[in-house]
Amino acid sequence: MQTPGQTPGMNPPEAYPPLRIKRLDSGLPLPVRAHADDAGIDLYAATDLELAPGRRQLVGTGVAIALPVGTVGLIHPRSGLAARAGLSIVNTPGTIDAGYRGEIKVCLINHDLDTPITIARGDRIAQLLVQRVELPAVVEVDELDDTVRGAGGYGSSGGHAILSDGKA
Ligand SMILES: O=c1ccn([C@H]2C[C@H](O)[C@@H](COP(=O)(O)OP(=O)(O)OP(=O)(O)O)O2)c(=O)[nH]1
Ligand SMILES: [Mg+2]
Repeated sequence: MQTPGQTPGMNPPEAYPPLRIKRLDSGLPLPVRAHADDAGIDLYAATDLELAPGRRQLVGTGVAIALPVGTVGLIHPRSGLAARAGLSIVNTPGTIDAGYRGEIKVCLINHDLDTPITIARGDRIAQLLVQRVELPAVVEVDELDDTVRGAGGYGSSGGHAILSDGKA
């Protein structure tokens, strides 16, 4: 079935259980996707705040959720605010555990070097993605299987930029 705001021909699987959201602040709207087929559900700031350049602040969103076990909520920045103002999230993406029932909070940071960012209560400051996640038991072993990569990492395959001091 086509829902309003959904791209024609892009029908989401019917199998997903609905995400249960509890509003802790009835003065804010229920968070929704801007378009029905968006990955992210936009989250609102519950308070006004001003972030000086380089400063960070934990901001409430006025909602709590009950994620199904085997899923994780990921709190991502919004790209428009990132590009226009330098707004991001310190611990991006934030991890919301399935068992967490407290208010979702966002640790915002102003990456702009010069200009403060003013946020008003009700502004959409971040987005919540729900993804499936594996929950394997942790087992200690003495040996790991061999691979071509082995312990190589951190640029071992090349192709990275040369730093201005000439170091690779
Ligand atoms: O951006 C975030 C990240 C986390 N949380 C909440 C939900 C999450 O389930 C809980 C714990 O997050 P995390 O495991 O990342 O933090 P921690 O420092 O390991 O705390 P804890 O010891 O409570 O797990 O905090 C948020 O509200 N927003
Ligand atoms: Mg933790």
